[in-house]
Amino acid sequence: MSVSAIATEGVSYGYEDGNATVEEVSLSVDPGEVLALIGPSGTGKTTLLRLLALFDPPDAGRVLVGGEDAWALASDERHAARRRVGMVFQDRSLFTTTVARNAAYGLAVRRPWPDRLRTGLDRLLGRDTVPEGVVDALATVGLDDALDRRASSLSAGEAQRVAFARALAVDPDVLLLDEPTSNLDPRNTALIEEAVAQARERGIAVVVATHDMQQARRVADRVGVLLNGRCIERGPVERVFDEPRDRRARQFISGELVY
Ligand SMILES: Nc1ncnc2c1ncn2[C@@H]1O[C@H](COP(=O)(O)OP(=O)(O)OP(=O)(O)O)[C@@H](O)[C@H]1O
Repeated sequence: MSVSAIATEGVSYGYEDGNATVEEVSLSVDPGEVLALIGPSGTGKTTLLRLLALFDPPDAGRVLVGGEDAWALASDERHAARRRVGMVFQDRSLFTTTVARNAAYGLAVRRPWPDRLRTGLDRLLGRDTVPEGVVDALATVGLDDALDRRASSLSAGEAQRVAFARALAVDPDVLLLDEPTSNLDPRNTALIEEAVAQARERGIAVVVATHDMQQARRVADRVGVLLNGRCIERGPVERVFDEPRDRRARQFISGELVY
C-alpha cells in the first residue's frame, strides 16, 4: 500500500477561546495529487492548513507526514518532517532584498551554519551565485528573468509568485497553499495554477485552500468541503461538484449557501 504524503486522522483543534475550529477531520493526499479545500469563510481552512504544517499540535487526532505521526516523533525528527512541508500563506512576507534571495531563503535556513557563513562571506565579496533549485523554482512561476529585482518593486501577483517559488525551491514533499490567488489578476492566477500543475507533475502532494470553486475544479484531483470545521464532503472533483451527496455541500456548491 502506498503511503500518503500527508494525512490527518480525526484531527480536532480549537483556539484558546474554547470553540472548536476543526473537528474530527480525516484526509490524505498522495504524492502527485492536488486536494482542494473549499468552504465558506471562517470555516477552518487556514486552521487545518496550519495543523498540516505542524505549527501547532491538534487537540485530538493525528497528523501523519510520510506515514509518521508527526507529534509522536522526537522534536528533531518532527523538525525534519516540517522541512518536508512547504507553505505559502496569505501573509507572504517577503524580505527587502532581491527576488533570488527571497526565493533562496528556505534553502538558506536549512543549511548548516558553516555553509551559511560561507555564503555570507561570498555575498560580501560579490561572489554569491543563485542555486540551481532557486532558478528552477523561479522559472516555474515565470520569474527567472527577475533574479536581481528588489522584492519591494514587485506587484502583488509577482510577490505571490516569489513566495510560491520560495516554497518550491526546497523541493518539498508537500505544498500547502492558502488562497494562493486571492486578489490576483487572471494572468498571475494562471501562472500560479500552472505552477501548481508543475508541482503535481514533480510528485509533490498539494493542498490548496481556495474560495474559488472554478479554481478547485481546474487544479485539483480531489476536493474536501469544510463547514463549521467539519469535512462534510470529500471525493474526486467531478463527483463532488456534479453530484454532492451532502445537502449543505450541494447548497454551498450551487451558491445557495452564501456567507
Ligand atoms: N488566532 C486565532 N484565535 C482565535 N480564533 C481564530 C484564530 N484564527 C482563526 N480563528 C477563528 O477560527 C475560525 C476559522 O478560521 P480560519 O481562518 O481557519 O477559517 P478559513 O476557512 O480559513 O476562513 P477564510 O476563508 O476567511 O480565510 C474563525 O471563526 C476564526 O475567527
